[in-house]
Amino acid sequence: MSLLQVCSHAGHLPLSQVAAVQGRVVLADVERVCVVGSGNWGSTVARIIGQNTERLGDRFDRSVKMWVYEEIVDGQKLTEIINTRHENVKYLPGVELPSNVIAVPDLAQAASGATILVFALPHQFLPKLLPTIQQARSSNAIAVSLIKGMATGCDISVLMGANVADEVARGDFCEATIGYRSKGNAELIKTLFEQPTFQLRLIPDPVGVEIFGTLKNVIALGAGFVDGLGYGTNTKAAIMRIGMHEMLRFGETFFPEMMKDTILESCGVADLITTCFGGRNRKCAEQFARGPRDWKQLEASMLGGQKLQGVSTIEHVHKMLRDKQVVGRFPLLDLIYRICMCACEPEEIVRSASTCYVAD
Ligand SMILES: NC(=O)C1=CN([C@@H]2O[C@H](COP(=O)(O)OP(=O)(O)OC[C@H]3O[C@@H](n4cnc5c(N)ncnc54)[C@H](O)[C@@H]3O)[C@@H](O)[C@H]2O)C=CC1
Ligand SMILES: O=C(CO)COP(=O)(O)O
Repeated sequence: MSLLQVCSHAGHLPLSQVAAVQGRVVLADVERVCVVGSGNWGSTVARIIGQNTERLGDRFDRSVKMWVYEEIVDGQKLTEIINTRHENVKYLPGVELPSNVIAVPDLAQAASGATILVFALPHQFLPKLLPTIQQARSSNAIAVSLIKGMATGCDISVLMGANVADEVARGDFCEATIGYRSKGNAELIKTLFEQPTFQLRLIPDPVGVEIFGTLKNVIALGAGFVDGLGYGTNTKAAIMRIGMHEMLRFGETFFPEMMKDTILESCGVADLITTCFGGRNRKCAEQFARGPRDWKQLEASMLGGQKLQGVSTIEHVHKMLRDKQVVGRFPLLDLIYRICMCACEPEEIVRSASTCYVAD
């Protein structure tokens, strides 16, 4: 589902209204950060931001609020565990969080006074949170979305890239892309996130960054299917190439303002590669191809509370294709959709290859 769709589900509250990114021309005296989300990626970026606000001194309030969807883990509230042990034992176990990252269970309290909102949670949970954030946010807040869902018309910066969270959390070198409309705001966001091992490039194409960041989750399902069927890397590379082609075509078809070259950035080809080899979508799709064919069960049994994004995304994407009557131009996306919905066998992804994938 796209962020635009999410926003309209939330009662026509686009993120641009929640956080008036373009409106901000004067920097706040002191930036106060709230990370909305505390899963695998949310906790990882809170860690990076906490380290950076500590280092950057006067420009940023050193404490970083992280909104946590409260749950009980081993008989104790997750927020209490995070605030005392400085570890998110459920979603990022074994990684120390800086003590200036404060877990807050109340969303209004977490967002209150924040001048920078960092959205890092599975997209399905966003709609019901937006009205609360709208009320609590600082009037001059800016926002950056790390949610791998598409946005159109949502006037916020986006940050996506080849960033499997566990690898980022252990400090492996990687890159990410910030897609922006306001360069000043993007530079502020870059300052907040950048580290020697986490390098960011700014691209004036938020739509392209988000489309590629989102669609690669779908192509990774295809990669998982061929893994589950026992094919090798040649077959997977073919699926990835065709997938990249359809990602570009999707952008051209629905968002003509998108810049094609964005696919060469970390949010494009690099994220496609890492997700097709190391991501959760690939992992669950591999098992799906072998059976049982039940996404909810696979998510629950394989991801320890983390969420799968690709399946709900392809449902939404396929509806867009149907509505525009262009399904025939996206044979791979169509096949992945039908396999996900159990309307055809995973084997079809390779069986159809000689006739189906047109390379025009
Ligand atoms: N994990 C990764 O390697 C990366 C993830 N992303 C993207 O970042 C976004 C967030 O992903 P993760 O942090 O990995 O999340 P996750 O998959 O770890 O999701 C679990 C999160 O959802 C929360 N949650 C569960 N039920 C909820 C409810 N009813 N209401 C609100 N929240 C609830 C949990 O508390 C937890 O924080 C996604 O769009 C994902 O595609 C982007 C880059 C890397
Ligand atoms: O987005 C990711 C890496 O950049 C992680 O992808 P998965 O959600 O498939 O794990």
